[in-house]
Amino acid sequence: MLQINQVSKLFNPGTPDEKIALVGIQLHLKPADFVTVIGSNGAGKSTLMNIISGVMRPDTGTLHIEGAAVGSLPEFKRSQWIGRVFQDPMAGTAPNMTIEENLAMAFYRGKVRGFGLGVNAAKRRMFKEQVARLGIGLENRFGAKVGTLSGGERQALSLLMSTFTSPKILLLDEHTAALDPARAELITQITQDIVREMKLTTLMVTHNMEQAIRLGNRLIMMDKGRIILDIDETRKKDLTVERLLGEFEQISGKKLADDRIVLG
Ligand SMILES: Nc1ncnc2c1ncn2[C@@H]1O[C@H](COP(=O)(O)OP(=O)(O)OP(=O)(O)O)[C@@H](O)[C@H]1O
Repeated sequence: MLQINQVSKLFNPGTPDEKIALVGIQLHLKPADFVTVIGSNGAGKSTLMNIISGVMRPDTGTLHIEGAAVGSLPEFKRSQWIGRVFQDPMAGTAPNMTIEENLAMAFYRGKVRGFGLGVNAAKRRMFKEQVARLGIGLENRFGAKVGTLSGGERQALSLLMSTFTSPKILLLDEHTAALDPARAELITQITQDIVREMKLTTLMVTHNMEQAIRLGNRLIMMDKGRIILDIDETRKKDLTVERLLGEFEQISGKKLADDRIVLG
């Protein structure tokens, strides 16, 4: 489904500010793989997400989605294949537009439109059914401006919107990190349901070790621009936070340094 071959990225090459972000990344995801990504500060997690979504170009290496080379396509051309939810609840939605308008915008993304973001009765019913599945009552607030929603409600909506185009890849970029524990758990639950129901191929960056272990069928750990651990479904079942930290220390020769780490 997603094939990343020998992707490297260096920032500010040849200057005192030179930063190695990614080194020869090899990552192949099968359809419906749900991979959690953890790593120390500056390990290259965000850069990897940015390169997959097309925000950044790699210096070397190739990217294929379902066999098609997408590495040279700009972000807007990849957007119908890639759904992304960011850490910042403000990032994925338009605050001055209503819930319905936001949904219409997401629904028509990448599609040829006739006359604007028209929503007929059938579309409205479909949108409401989708929003009702989130289980947080947003279907009763369709006319409300999104800027009036809580952070958790906005993340739930962003998540739903990111899947409207039936993306081939879903990128979750610490999407629960800015929420309080109860809302983070709700969004985690909704994420699991959506990913399972839509069989989405998913990459989720998280600083929450327990979450990284509990969710998905595969876990990768990054350090200094490399994937240093790749744990499959069978090994993941027996994984604990202590064991994972131990493995990290053994491979990297240091303790995991992450300002925002949550052990669970
Ligand atoms: N636009 C940029 N310009 C220069 N250096 C950058 C840029 N973006 C990232 N870097 C550097 O590249 C390296 C990888 O950064 P990246 O943000 O991908 O790490 P990360 O794993 O997401 O880190 P964190 O968990 O701390 O957010 C770091 O050393 C970072 O300082």
